[in-house]
Amino acid sequence: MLDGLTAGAREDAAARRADRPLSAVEADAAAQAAALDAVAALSRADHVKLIAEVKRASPSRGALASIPDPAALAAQYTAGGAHAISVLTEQRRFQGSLADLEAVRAAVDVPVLRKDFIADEYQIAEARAAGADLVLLIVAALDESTLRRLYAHVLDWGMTPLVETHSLDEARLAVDLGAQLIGVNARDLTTFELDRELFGRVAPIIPDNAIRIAESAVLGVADVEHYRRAGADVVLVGEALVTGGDPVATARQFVSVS
Ligand SMILES: O=P(O)(O)OC[C@@H](O)[C@@H](O)c1c[nH]c2ccccc12
Repeated sequence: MLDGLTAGAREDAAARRADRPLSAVEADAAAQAAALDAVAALSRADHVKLIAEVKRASPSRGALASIPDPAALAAQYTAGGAHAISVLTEQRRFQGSLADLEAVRAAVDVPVLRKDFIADEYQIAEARAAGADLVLLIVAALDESTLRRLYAHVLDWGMTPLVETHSLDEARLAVDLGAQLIGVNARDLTTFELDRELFGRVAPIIPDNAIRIAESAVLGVADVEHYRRAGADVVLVGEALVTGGDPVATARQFVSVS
């Protein structure tokens, strides 16, 4: 499944590239204001920090929410205290787009993450051109040399890579890369199974100079507390924010966990 998602995202990027060459996207990227400092925004604090996700659908959960106005939703997230916004830009299974990312960028003043299946430099330039500050790199989706190359490329654009892992070995590789933002996704992107305990097993090998991010499977404040006890500096939450009641109140509840 992960290979299929990555291949699909690459095909879609190749189709966009046929319309708009890399040089044009790079020119747009170079004209952007400098990327925001995501490491500072997400640095360890006496309470949990929140990356709130704009997420319409997923392959494992199907349709979640229509989200006609992603910018308005992101503004609600920040009103509730979110420290960064994640925007799913994958079209086929998550119903996202780069237009969503651009709209969110214009609406908030916190760092914005391009959440997609990134496998080449074109997608990274697109992220910067749309105003992203952070780019997700999924260790399981990339061979090591590609991961290293793309990691350096994200930094070259002044953005911060969020390196997503799903095992101890993947986390060791993220540490070896020098990643400052290391995510542990409770969801296995190959089988879609959830393991809320994985974060607690992986977090201890992430050094204190990196930020530990628990991704997925937060349904309520008890799950945020669970991840916090296991050492999470940051939680990345989608479904609970788009399907729950008031996103402002839900975000506020999550960031009040200490
Ligand atoms: O909706 P949830 O369970 O709160 O999960 C959010 C986020 O962690 C999830 O969307 C995610 C984590 N890693 C990914 C990689 C690709 C697509 C999606 C994801």
